[in-house]
Amino acid sequence: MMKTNLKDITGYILAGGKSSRMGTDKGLLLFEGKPMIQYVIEQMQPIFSKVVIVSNNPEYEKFGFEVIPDLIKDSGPAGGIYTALNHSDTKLNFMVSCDMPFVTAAAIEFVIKNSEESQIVLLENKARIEPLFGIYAKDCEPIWLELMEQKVIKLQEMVLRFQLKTIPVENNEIFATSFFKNINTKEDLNNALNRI
Ligand SMILES: Nc1nc2c(ncn2[C@@H]2O[C@H](COP(=O)(O)OP(=O)(O)OP(=O)(O)O)[C@@H](O)[C@H]2O)c(=O)[nH]1
Repeated sequence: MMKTNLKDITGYILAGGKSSRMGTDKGLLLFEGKPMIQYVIEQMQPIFSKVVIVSNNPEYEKFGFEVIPDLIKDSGPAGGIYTALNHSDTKLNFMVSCDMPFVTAAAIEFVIKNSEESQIVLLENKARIEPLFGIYAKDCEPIWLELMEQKVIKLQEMVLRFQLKTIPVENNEIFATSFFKNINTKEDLNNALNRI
């Protein structure tokens, strides 16, 4: 098996959501004094030679990375992933949601190390596939678009239409209990702050 070259993977951070539950743009929201997206950026930056933020909000340009607007708007993260796939000029792409402040570089490297020649590589946590942290091959793009045109935009359904590899993470210490915690509401934010 060929070793995956990190140079051949682009990192994409999805930050184009409505944040309706939070009421304010989640990625920019301060968490322990730092914008939530900054935690994700800091873990991705040392790994990937290129990191791109997918968002319609130009305020994200202040982080110093390319910001690209959604090509398909108002379709949730599916539109963000499509935009990333369309933009990418690498075979593989690592997608991360901007509202996962507990992601680590070790976790990203674990997924890459355990990836094989699949179109999508994701983690499976307690029988739930986590679609917003993992690898998507550029060649998913045409079928991804077709699915969206058919109004299939639920990530959990979409990923099953591809060659998907899932990696179970139970009992893996890289994925501490809060790893998959994403921060959707003010209550999530308070709970996460109290746990630190
Ligand atoms: N680029 C892009 N990213 C999105 C879009 N919708 C959601 N995301 C991102 O996908 C991740 C998960 O989003 P959700 O929490 O499900 O949705 P949200 O719109 O951010 O928040 P809610 O309105 O509270 O559901 C977050 O990182 C969002 O920024 C979208 O339309 N475009």
